[in-house]
Amino acid sequence: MPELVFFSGTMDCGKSTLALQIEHNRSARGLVGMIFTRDDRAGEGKLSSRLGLVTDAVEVEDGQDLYAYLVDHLSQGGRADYVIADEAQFLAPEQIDQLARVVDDLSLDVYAFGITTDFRSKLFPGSQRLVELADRVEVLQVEALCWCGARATHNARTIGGAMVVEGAQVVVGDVNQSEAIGYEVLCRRHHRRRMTAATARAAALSPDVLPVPSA
Ligand SMILES: Nc1ncnc2c1ncn2[C@@H]1O[C@H](COP(=O)(O)OP(=O)(O)O)[C@@H](O)[C@H]1O
Ligand SMILES: Cc1cn([C@H]2C[C@H](O)[C@@H](COP(=O)(O)O)O2)c(=O)[nH]c1=O
Repeated sequence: MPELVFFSGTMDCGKSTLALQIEHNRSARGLVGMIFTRDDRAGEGKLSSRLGLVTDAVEVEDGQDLYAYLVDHLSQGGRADYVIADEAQFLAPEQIDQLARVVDDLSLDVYAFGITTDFRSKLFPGSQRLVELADRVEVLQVEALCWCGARATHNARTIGGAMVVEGAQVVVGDVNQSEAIGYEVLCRRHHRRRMTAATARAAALSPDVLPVPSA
């Protein structure tokens, strides 16, 4: 039975790498994928992984009907044996419904990849719809780690290394950006305490916690 599968995890946990591996393994067997993405860091119409791999993809636009796009493609003699949708958190809920229809009415597997929650630990609307509709939600096995060593479960947005909680839900960016707006993955405890690697380092060096020399 074809499935809608949501591969979910924090930023930087290997989602795009897995998407590219699925694509590689299927295309090595002669299958043809329809690859959708939206707002990948590598630019328009790209699906990229931090391991350096990149492939061309269809850039999803606001209001685009993904089911109609596939029907058009197939009816014009195009081929699609399965569908990959990366950065699926950026898709509108209606577009997730369209992907579910691709599974049910066109009998294609759809593999969606995305982060579940934003920097305020609130669900992205597209990810919420995926959780509601997916046949399976798969959490990636290679966990990203918080600076404390615990499994990272949350995404923090940072400016100059400090966590911020105000701002637009969507700001395309990357981890390890110490100066500009960036992101850092944290465990829940440190996300709740807004404690990033930089602020934890600063706190450890603060006079309050330095050992007091004995008189
Ligand atoms: N230099 C490196 N050597 C080995 N693995 C790396 C390197 N850089 C990144 N990675 C791996 O790539 C993962 C990020 O992959 P990516 O597909 O870009 O993540 P996502 O799409 O989930 O944000 C990291 O968690 C790490 O496992
Ligand atoms: C937490 C959070 C992230 N984003 C953006 C930042 C990146 O461009 C993508 C996630 O990409 P990745 O391949 O999973 O690293 O999402 C955002 O716009 N808003 C957020 O709150």
